[in-house]
Amino acid sequence: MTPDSSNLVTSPAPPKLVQPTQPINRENEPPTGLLSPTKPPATHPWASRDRRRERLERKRRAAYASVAKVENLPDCSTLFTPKPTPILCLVNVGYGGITGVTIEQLEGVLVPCPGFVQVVMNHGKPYTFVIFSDAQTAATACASLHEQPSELLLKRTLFAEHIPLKITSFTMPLRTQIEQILNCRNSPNPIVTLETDHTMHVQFPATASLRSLYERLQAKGLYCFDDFVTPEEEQEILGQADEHDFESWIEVNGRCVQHYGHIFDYKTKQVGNPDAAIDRQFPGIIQNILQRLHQLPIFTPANDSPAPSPDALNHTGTRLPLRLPQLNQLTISKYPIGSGISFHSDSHVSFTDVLVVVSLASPITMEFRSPFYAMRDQLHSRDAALQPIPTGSGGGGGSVPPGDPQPILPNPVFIDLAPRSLTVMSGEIRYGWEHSIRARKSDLLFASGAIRPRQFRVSLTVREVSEHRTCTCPWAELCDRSTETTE
Ligand SMILES: O=C(O)CCC(=O)C(=O)O
Ligand SMILES: [Fe+2]
Repeated sequence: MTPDSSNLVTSPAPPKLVQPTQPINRENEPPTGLLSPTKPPATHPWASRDRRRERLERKRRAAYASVAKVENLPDCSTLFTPKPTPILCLVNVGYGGITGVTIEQLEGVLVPCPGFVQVVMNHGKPYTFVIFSDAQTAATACASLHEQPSELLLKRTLFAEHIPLKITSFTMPLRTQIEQILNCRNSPNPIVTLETDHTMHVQFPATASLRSLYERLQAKGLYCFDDFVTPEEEQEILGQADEHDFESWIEVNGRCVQHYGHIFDYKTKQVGNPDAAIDRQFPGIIQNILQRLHQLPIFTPANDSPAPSPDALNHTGTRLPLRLPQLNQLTISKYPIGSGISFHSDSHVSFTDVLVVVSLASPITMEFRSPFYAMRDQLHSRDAALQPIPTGSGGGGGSVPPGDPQPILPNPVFIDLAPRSLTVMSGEIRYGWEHSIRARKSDLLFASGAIRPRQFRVSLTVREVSEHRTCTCPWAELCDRSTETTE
């Protein structure tokens, strides 16, 4: 994929910073003339509006000056362009810190904007990039966000600017920057070529490198099987999900769920008493589909042995075959467009090792991240960048679990789940990584660079309720044996 050269800016645009601010709307002011005072008294509404304007201007100058300072520039004139491009810079939104915000908070503001694709926060920088599907939607969002206070960000006034696609001015290494912006930092081996005229060409990975990524994930316990459900079965389940009594669906952060076998309590974030099964059996069609799990090569052919105690689980890496669990808890989730599920590790104390997810109705990008590994600063070599490093006490206190030799993986990892596919999470992926579906209206496909609008989706999460109610995994930060950190 090549960046859209029509959007490239060849000469630096005049800085918005030093331009006069948007004209004040004078419509409601009285006409000037002999009868109107030349200067309004301090108590006049104009005065308070002018004071607001001055305050805004001060904030604006401070925000732009701080970006210029970290970028070692006299001002922001080379960083921004008045010509719409698909990438916005939120000048005064940085990650963490006292005034920092999280990606999730920011997505809350951006998800309603048509064309919003992704937030790219820059650690240690006061600004954030936001990618839109095209320059037009970015311009519309820019107009609605710029200089407006955001309720979701504690009334902070946002300053938004377009950045040229030929990003040569920000101090972050150019290649790193482009990789982040195109989201390919998380895909295996994108090839970014920098031409002498500073234009970039990004080639997305070949199938071979994708395959190697899946192989590395399998070693950590993630398995995906396409076409596990037939189109007829899919239609039948979707039809039944539609027919169910609406009131029996519980709304959880924008998605709707129904439980079978056991109730999952979203307050305690655990299953209640494991002996207290509810009188709602799995629908017959779902029972039939789950029968086919026996045929998957990852499971022992027929294994009636009881669940191993958590201590006996092979948490680091997964040794096949897996024990096929007695799946007795089903959650059916309906995801309206734009909804998702935040990062979580399914309750360690409530459920046993193997989690099963069936995807229906539309594809989705699922994200996996591990707090135990951080990306190295991608200054020199891509290979070096993919070496996980312990985050140490600052990053959640984690350390690379013992027995994990060289778990080279991007972090986070984006996995596309096809409709009618089956996903199995076990071992390290289940206990030592978190997964999420971002609440947004489209996904950026790293393999092709295409933007795929979201559609209504249904999933079946099937798990075995643990009798042990305890866990001794080495990933204490993600484990709810003492704290509740799960969804
Ligand atoms: O909807 C999905 O695909 C995943 C749901 C999930 O992670 C969960 O129910 O714990
Ligand atoms: Fe989950």
